[in-house]
Order: sequence, then C-alpha cells, then structure tokens
Amino acid sequence: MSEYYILKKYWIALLHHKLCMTENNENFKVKVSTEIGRLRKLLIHSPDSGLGKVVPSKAQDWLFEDIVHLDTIRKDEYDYYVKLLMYFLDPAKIKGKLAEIDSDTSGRKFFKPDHPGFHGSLAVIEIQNLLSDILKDPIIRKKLAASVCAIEGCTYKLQLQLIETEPAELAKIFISGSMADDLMIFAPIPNLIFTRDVGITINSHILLNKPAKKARSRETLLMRYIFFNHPLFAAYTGNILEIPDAAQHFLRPGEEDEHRTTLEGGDVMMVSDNHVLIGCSERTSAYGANEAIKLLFDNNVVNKVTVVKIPNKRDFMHIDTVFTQVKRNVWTLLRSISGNQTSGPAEPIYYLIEPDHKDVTEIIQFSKNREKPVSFDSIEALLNDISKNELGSAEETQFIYSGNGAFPYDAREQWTDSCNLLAIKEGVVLGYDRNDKTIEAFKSNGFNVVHVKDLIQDLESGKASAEEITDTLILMPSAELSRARGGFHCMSLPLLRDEL
Ligand SMILES: NC(=O)NCCC[C@H](N)C(=O)O
Repeated sequence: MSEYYILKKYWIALLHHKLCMTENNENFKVKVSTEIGRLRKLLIHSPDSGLGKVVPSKAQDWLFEDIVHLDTIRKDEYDYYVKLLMYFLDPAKIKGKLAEIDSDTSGRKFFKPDHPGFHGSLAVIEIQNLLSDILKDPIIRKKLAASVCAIEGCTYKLQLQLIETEPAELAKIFISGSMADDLMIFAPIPNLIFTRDVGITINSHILLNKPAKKARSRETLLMRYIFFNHPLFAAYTGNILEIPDAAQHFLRPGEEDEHRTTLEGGDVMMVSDNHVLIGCSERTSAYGANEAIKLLFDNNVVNKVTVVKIPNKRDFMHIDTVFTQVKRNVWTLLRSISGNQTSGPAEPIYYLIEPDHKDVTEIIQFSKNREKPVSFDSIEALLNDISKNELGSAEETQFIYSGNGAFPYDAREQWTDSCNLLAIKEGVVLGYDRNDKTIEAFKSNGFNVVHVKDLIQDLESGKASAEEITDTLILMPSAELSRARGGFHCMSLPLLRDEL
C-alpha cells in the first residue's frame, strides 16, 4: 500500500475514534460554583506504583514526609474513599456488589484502572484512564512523549521507544516513571493523588495550575494534554484558563521565588457563584494570583476575588490546609492563621516587636467594578461575610477549630489535615480518623461522627442512604495517606456540584 493510502486509512480511523468518544460524552457537564453543593463528578487518581518507589533520600524532594506502604495505602485506606464516592456519586456501580468487590478472589480489580474489571465510572473519574484514552491518538502520543522526554531529560532513543508503547501501558509509565519491567526511567509523580492541585473548576471554566515545585511539573503537563484533548472536555476547550509568565519575569535577575508566577489548585476555592478565594502561600505567588485575577475578570468568570495571604511555610502549603467549608454557615480552620488580633487582650510582646511580615495573614478583596480593593481583619470575618451575604445563611456562622483550638493539638492536627475536608454534600465531610481533638470539636458542634467502614456497611444494607445523611464527619483511615501531606480536599478535583 502506498504511503498516501496508509495515511488516509489512519486519519479515517482516528476521526471515527474521536467522533465515537464525543458522541458518548455529549452531555458531560462541567460546573462548580460552590465548595459544598452535592458532589456529582470529580477527578481522582488512586495511588499508583510510583508511590511505592519513593525512597527516604528523595521523599522531601518529592514532597512526601515519609515513605508509604503501597498495599496498605491502597487496600486499607484509598479504596474506602473510592467505595464511599461510588455510593454517593454512582451507586449503580457498587450497590449490591460490595461483597464481590471486596472478596479475596476479586484481586481488587474494581480499583485497578488498567484492569477490564475496573469500575470505569464517569462520575468518579480516574485520571490514568483519561490519559490512556488520549494516548490512543498517535499524534498526541508523539507530542506528549516528546514533551515528557524534554522535561525529564530522556534520550531520543527512549523517546522513540515510548512512542511505540501501547497507550494503557504508556499512561502507566508517564505516571509511575517505570517501564513494565520495573525499570525506572524518570521519577514518579506520587503527588498526582492530590488532583485538586492540578486544576480547578470555576463555574464552567477550568483554571490550570502552574506548579511551584519541580516535583509536580509532569503532573501539570499531563493534565494540560488531558483537558485540551480528551473528548469529555471537548465542549470546554474554550473555557480552559492558563496562567502565563509575566514578561518581566524573564528579565529579572536571579531566581527568587516571589517573582515567579505560580499557582496550585489547593489555593483556589470557589465559595459562591461569583466569588473565588485565592491563597498566596508557599506555592502560589502574588504574581500567580495577579495573573489568575486578570484571567478571571477578563473572561467574565467571576466578579470578585479575595486573596488570602497566609504564612509562607511548608506546614501551610495551600489555603485548603488551613481552612475548608463544611456547611453554608460552618467552616473548619486553624485558629493561629486567623489574623484576628481583636479576639482577646494581646500580650505585651505583641506591641514590643514588629511581627515578621511573612507570618501575618492578610485578606484583600478585589472586585471587577471597584477601583480599590478592600481588606478584612480576619479569616473569620471573611468567611462570615461569605456565609451570610453570599450564601444567605440566617444562622450564626460556626467555626470549628483544628485541635479544638488548643495548643499543641491545633498544630499537630493541622499537620495531619484536620482542616482539609471534602464536602460530599452540604454538611457531610470526609476527614482523617487520627485528629482526635478536632473530631471532639465536631461532636460538640452538633455533628455526627461515623467511621467509613461502618457507613459503607450501612449504605450497602440500606440502613443509611446518601440522600438522607446530614451533618456528619466521616472518618477515613489515614496512617499512610497522611504521610503524603494532604487530605481529601486535596484528593479531589470536583467537576460538577449541585448549586446550593
Ligand atoms: N491542596 C493540598 O494541600 N494538597 C496537598 C499536596 C501534598 C503534596 N505532597 C505536596 O506537597 O504538594
């Protein structure tokens, strides 16, 4: 066959493939305008073999606090997250099948993205499969292999070998960093489980991140290709927002972090349909926030953006590590970053030394139609304003503090993500089972507390239902997951939530 015919055959097949996928996904909707409306669709990534390759000498560079035990993090921890999400978002996949899914003979196939028995939910969507889908297109495979090899410094021969690799296998390699025979060809990207950080849905737009840490740059590249090329997002390609580097950035001498334009998803919160919070933190620079605000205003995505500047520390890498929303009038947060200087008499030292500017929380609100920004004295004041004036709460705003607001439990439990909760519906949140004092604080604020293992049994038996459950903190096993330094807010990229 002549080259012309081979090429023609290939294009027809490709077009057909694209059309089939697009037709199936015509009704796929992307819309998030709240942090707490009933969750309907999200992107996740289950711990892949790359997590089992983190070595102690690299753990810090790869942004893990420790090495993790792969089997435990999967079977005893993350799988419960997937099961719980299924009961709430895609019950037909799990209800009545739990015993089979959990049986020893099933070999966890329900949870393995590359297994024919994988759940394949279009509500609880696994990133690895989206990646494998787009890699079926030979042009994308070629481009992405070249890009990955460029950022990872691979040889040209390896690049050619990757291009020839079967798509599902290649997706695994791009994520885990290792070939099928276990040979490591580049570093893993163990932080891909924290899908929140790679992109954020803001109304019907998707804001892509610009990571501060090199360890997270391959994640960004893969997500960029997925959002721009996967047929699921075909109707939204015009709504993808990318943060450019400011021209001055290239001209500045040195490599100071504060002049970089960086933004990670954990620093972005969609609190009401017209209002986004952006954190300035260890990961999101003031320049990153500046570019994001311009994009959001210029594209008429929202009219209001509040920048919450928190201390630049590893402990508080994103704003969602220090506060998240539970109900329209309930928030959980770390008291020490509140910024509130008026809650009690300040000690003399407060007047004797200048506070270190980097340790001060500042809150600055920008409105599209207002020339000058306004500021808030404390995080509580801002959150109260959102609860009352934007979400229409008639009740008093409640703040549930990490560690019940008591030193040293506040800091200890914030470190293990007491403030990083994921609302699966208003008032029903997922958090780690290890944060005892915070759990007590939830109880004393009128919340039920239930362990995920018990809840799953009740959801399966019909004793509990996703529709009826209210005001509940669901405790998730956390011994291994918390070593990766993120909670369930970080482990979720919501694509669709009901409006409040
Ligand atoms: N939104 C979040 O706070 N994500 C947690 C990211 C944890 C990850 N090990 C990191 O350091 O980037």
